[in-house]
Amino acid sequence: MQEKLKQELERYVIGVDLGTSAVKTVLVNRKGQVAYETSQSYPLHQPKAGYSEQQPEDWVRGTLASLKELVEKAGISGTDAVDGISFSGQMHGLVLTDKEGQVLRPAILWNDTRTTAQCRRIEEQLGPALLSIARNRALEGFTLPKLLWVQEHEPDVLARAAHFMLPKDYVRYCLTGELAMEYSDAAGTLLLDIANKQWSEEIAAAFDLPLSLFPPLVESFDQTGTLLPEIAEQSGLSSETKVYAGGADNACGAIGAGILSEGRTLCSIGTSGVVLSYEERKDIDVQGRAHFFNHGEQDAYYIMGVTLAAGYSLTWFKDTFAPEHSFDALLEDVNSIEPGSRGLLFTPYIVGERTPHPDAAIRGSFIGMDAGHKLPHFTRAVLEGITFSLKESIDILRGTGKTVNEVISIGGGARNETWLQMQADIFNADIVKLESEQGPALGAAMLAAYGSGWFESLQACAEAFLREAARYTPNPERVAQYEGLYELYREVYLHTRELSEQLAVYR
Ligand SMILES: Nc1ncnc2c1ncn2[C@@H]1O[C@H](COP(=O)(O)OP(=O)(O)O)[C@@H](O)[C@H]1O
Ligand SMILES: O=C(CO)[C@@H](O)[C@H](O)COP(=O)(O)O
Repeated sequence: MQEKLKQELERYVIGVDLGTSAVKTVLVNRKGQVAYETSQSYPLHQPKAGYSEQQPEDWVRGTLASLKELVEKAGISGTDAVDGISFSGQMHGLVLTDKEGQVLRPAILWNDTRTTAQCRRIEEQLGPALLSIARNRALEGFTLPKLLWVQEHEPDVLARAAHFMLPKDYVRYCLTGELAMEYSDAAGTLLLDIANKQWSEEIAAAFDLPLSLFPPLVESFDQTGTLLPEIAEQSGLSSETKVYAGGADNACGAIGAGILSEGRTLCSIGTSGVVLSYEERKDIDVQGRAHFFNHGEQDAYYIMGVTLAAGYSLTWFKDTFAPEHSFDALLEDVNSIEPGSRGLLFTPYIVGERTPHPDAAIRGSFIGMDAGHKLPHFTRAVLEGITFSLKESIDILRGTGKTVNEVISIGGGARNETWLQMQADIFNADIVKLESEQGPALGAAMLAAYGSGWFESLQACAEAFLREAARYTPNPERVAQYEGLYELYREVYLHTRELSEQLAVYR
């Protein structure tokens, strides 16, 4: 009996999270425990202001190195201990390949803002069809504006393109030789008919994009091949290892946090910040105020608001003004400061914003600087400003009729207790931290676990894998203080919008 249990536990799935700064891989057993994890970073290129690119080959190299290290660490090389692999990926990035599968230009990423003119063209040409089909506004980060930029600026590249892919789909293609895109990531292209789950011929035709460019659509938990023999050899995995499609990083983050039923809400503070809520109504109309995407669970959706620079604002602040500090040292004193940081407000618009202000030109500010302010006041103001920005997304969710009284918090921002309590006080909701902080990588592993038949549903997998570690409840006095401060915070955008536009020429 003991031996049987041991053998069962020694079956694994692998989750690969293809992030913006690094690829992270996790080996997960049948109890949902992360047995081993590895990570490999790769560079981000900014050849011009507003440009953000990566080399797809770097992702593939990083993924293979990370898998090899994982397999070696776990001592499972040459065995068939892994039942499946799946992927989570940074969304929206454009990869163009020719008919041999060769990459035609560097990938243009989600945080690249060169496409404002193409966004205006999409709005003008599609009018209300954009919101009724693609269910989202035209934002610089999304994939269609990037395709149009290539069409206008590098027509020979587009002419040679056989397919467009999203980041994790390209990596999966290199690992398996099979071309596929799943709904949760396809939703972020502006080319998917979200409710009907098919490529929109109307949108493609409006911009002369041949449908042959578009990969076949699959579900997140569908099998999309097995590892190619040379990949199996390089990674130490078996060539029989099944590969499952995976999902957008936010869909996977949601799966990894158990956001799999109505009323469940997630707050993720990584480089960007995301607030998202499960949605089963495919016809709900959020009027483009937030993103509306297909979930990794079949026929489910989520509504999401994005703060472009959440953790990135804190990282920028630390690197610029306190590079000698670790995050923990920088945040050590903020708890001794009262809400409002003694009259100092920060807006986290340092690379522009998405929700609730789709505005690539806006920039951040500190308002109310006083000679008495010291480093901890500024640090607290940065945390408060990021959290106020995420609260604007919570308000949009509440505006759709959702009750948000409990939020699962993940990402780097969930590592600090003061910040977790601040989220509870600003959102006026319980904040829950889970035992595992793996987020999207764990969500990807869960897709492989469900795809391999370990569980009868993703929900059942979440029940078996996820456990609450801590809960932070709102302090009524602080909730009231933050309500007043939040109203002031919301004014700052209105007063700095034009100034930011005028300052843009000096940037
Ligand atoms: N100890 C910490 N306390 C609070 N925030 C932290 C801490 N360590 C990192 N962070 C924040 O978390 C962010 C990184 O989070 P992570 O979830 O790893 O992001 P990503 O997956 O986007 O790379 C950083 O930008 C930083 O602001
Ligand atoms: O653009 C979006 C969502 O719409 C981003 O959330 C990206 O999907 C990447 O995020 P990180 O996990 O790298 O912060």
